[in-house]
Amino acid sequence: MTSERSLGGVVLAGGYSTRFGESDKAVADLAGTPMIRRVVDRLATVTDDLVVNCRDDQLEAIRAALAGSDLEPRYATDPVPDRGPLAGIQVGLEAVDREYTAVVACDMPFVDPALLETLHDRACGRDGAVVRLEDGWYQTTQAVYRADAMAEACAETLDSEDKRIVAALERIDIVEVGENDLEGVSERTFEGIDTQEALAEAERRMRR
Ligand SMILES: Nc1nc2c(ncn2[C@@H]2O[C@H](COP(=O)(O)OP(=O)(O)OP(=O)(O)O)[C@@H](O)[C@H]2O)c(=O)[nH]1
Ligand SMILES: [Mg+2]
Repeated sequence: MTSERSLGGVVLAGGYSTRFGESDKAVADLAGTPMIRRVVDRLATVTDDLVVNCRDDQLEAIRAALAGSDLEPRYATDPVPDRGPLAGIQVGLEAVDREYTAVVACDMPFVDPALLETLHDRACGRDGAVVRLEDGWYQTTQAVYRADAMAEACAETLDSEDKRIVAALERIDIVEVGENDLEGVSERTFEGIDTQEALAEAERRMRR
């Protein structure tokens, strides 16, 4: 990997996992490995500067879950907790030291590194590459952004009336990637684990 092709990574973990129950899904065990560690180890294959965004009160458990992982991450904690994923994206992207950076949620343990490389290719010269599914939904938490442009768009969006992530995307020059462009990418890449039921189902499928 040459330096100009170097990709950063941000793992978003600052949410309260309310649908998951009492515990933090970031560090939940999936078939013997904490979910966030699965995400970090997959990101480590395509990135060389990695930032984990979380709250101060999560640091100890997340550090323990990531001890000895394939790429030692840096941590950027939220100055104000519970401001939503857009605030987490901003904090992470401000801390990362690469022009282009993959942003991935901690609850997407099957993220396909090949997708992130494709998005990196497509993002070059633009402000980012985001998959838009057939239902119109943007996969904003498994996307590649030009870090400074997206961080600024997040800040502006959080200061305005419409605080949705798509409002931030409208402020920058992104490439939309369709589902048809995802040949060779794992079908499970966008699977998110929001509930205990989803975790149990994922575990069942991994055992098969
Ligand atoms: N920094 C930060 N990250 C967040 C926040 N809310 C969600 N996230 C992250 O954004 C990603 C997607 O969010 P969700 O799947 O809704 O996670 P969540 O909010 O923890 O879970 P629920 O409470 O069940 O919605 C996850 O990686 C979360 O950690 C937040 O308020 N601040
Ligand atoms: Mg949420």
